[in-house]
Amino acid sequence: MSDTSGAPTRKLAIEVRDLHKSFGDQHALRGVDLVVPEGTTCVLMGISGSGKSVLMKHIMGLLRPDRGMVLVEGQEVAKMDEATLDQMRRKQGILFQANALFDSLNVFDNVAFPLRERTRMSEEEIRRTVNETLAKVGLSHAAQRFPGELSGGMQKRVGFARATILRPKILLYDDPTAGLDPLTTAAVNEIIVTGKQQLGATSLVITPDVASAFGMADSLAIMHEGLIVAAGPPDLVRESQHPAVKAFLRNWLARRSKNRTPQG
Ligand SMILES: Nc1ncnc2c1ncn2[C@@H]1O[C@H](COP(=O)(O)OP(=O)(O)OP(=O)(O)O)[C@@H](O)[C@H]1O
Repeated sequence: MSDTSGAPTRKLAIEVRDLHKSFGDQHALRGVDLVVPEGTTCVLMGISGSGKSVLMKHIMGLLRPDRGMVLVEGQEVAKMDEATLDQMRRKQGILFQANALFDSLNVFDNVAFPLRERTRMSEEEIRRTVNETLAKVGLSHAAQRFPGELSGGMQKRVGFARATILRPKILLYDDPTAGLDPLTTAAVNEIIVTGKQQLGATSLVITPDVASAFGMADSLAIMHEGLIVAAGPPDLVRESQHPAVKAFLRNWLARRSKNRTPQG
């Protein structure tokens, strides 16, 4: 079987076949095909409204396809009963734009939350696991602080620690660097790469940041009007002659050079 990373022998963590989804007369997905081999990072890009979030919501089992199918670790999501869906979601670490941290809980308790909710670990084991995880994301010193007292980048790292504490096999990121400054963006990108290295997880990342995408992706998929119009290793996608891909990359280059032009 072929895939977008050029790794034909790996098992597929995510497989999307001919996926269609409409909302009224809005045809959001028009036959999406995508495969993400285990342990690889796939970055989804495309202009606003092209269908990236709708695709990801199918992978999370939050939306049901009108046609086609989504398989996660070989199992068809739409055919899962509630218990199996719940099990699948436990294997997914999800990091969205908003960190969704609990403001009334300190960093330690935020990160401990999934362990208390989903495992039977003793408080002693929880303490050890949370402390190890906080050390990995460089936040040991902030364990007793509250989300409101942290910078945006630190909040992201807490979100990442919480999303990964159950050691998910699949990490889903929807625009994790939205609104962050370049330094913090670099730190979050680093976290994503670390997630792959430390957890061996499969990652699917939606980001508008083309530079970040090229830095972290094993494969890129560009969406346009509900279809994936180019997919594969970054160097291959960069050379795509599809008009929408060329326009997308040209637009990014133009914005980048504008941002770099010295002012005054
Ligand atoms: N629940 C919904 N009801 C109606 N239309 C929806 C719904 N969710 C998404 N859509 C529509 O589906 C299309 C794809 O939306 P989607 O959120 O996937 O875009 P996107 O590529 O993630 O965009 P962005 O980069 O702006 O987040 C859009 O036209 C959107 O308006």
